Amino acid sequence: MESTAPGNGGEFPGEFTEWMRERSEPDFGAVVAHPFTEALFEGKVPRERMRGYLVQDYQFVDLLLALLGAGLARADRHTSRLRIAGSVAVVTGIENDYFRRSFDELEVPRHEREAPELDEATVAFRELLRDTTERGSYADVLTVLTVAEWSYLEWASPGPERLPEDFVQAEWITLHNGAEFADWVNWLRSELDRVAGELDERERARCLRLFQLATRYERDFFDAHWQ
Ligand SMILES: Cc1ncc(CN)c(N)n1
Repeated sequence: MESTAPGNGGEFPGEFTEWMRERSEPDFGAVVAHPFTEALFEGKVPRERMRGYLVQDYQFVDLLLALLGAGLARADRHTSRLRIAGSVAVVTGIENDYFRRSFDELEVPRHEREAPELDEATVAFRELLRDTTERGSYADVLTVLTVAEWSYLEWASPGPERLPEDFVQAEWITLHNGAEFADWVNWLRSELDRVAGELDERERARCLRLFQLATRYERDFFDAHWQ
């Protein structure tokens, strides 16, 4: 696998995000067409699996929020900060409300909402998020955010013919395939493509490694709730 990015700074030939995605196969494709999300489209994720997945995901989302904070701090322009702040509002607003209603429906007690025992896949992903939040450049932060959001848009966007009746499954799809979420993902990608133009070869190679690792962790996260 080619691991170093072409060019020595200046314009990146083509889309940097597409270039990284191509080099993150077969993991990226495995996330986009995962048996977990296929079952979700049919409303057939067993209640206990959905419950376990959402409990772990809430712990992921917490550090994703911290990563958005790092993006806010490190962005190089005001318009970018405004866009990231819009996503913070979604995660803390409708998304948090979804988790609260789903946890009520699935009878998740308080200690499991706030401090559950973490799966191995959650621990690994949280370490990557924490490390990128503490030490990553703006491009690194955008890279990890892009994997997390783009891979979710991609699995969710075909959408099922009919949404599951169970709101817990139905809204997990609609949270990730609406026009607003697609706009956010498109912005993230174009922002990273823009910022990549200023990176040198070493920095681009580092983004690629992060992209590949985050994609692997997304795959492991779904696998942990399906195998
Ligand atoms: C593991 C994971 N990856 C991505 C997302 C989409 N924000 C999420 N909720 N959970």
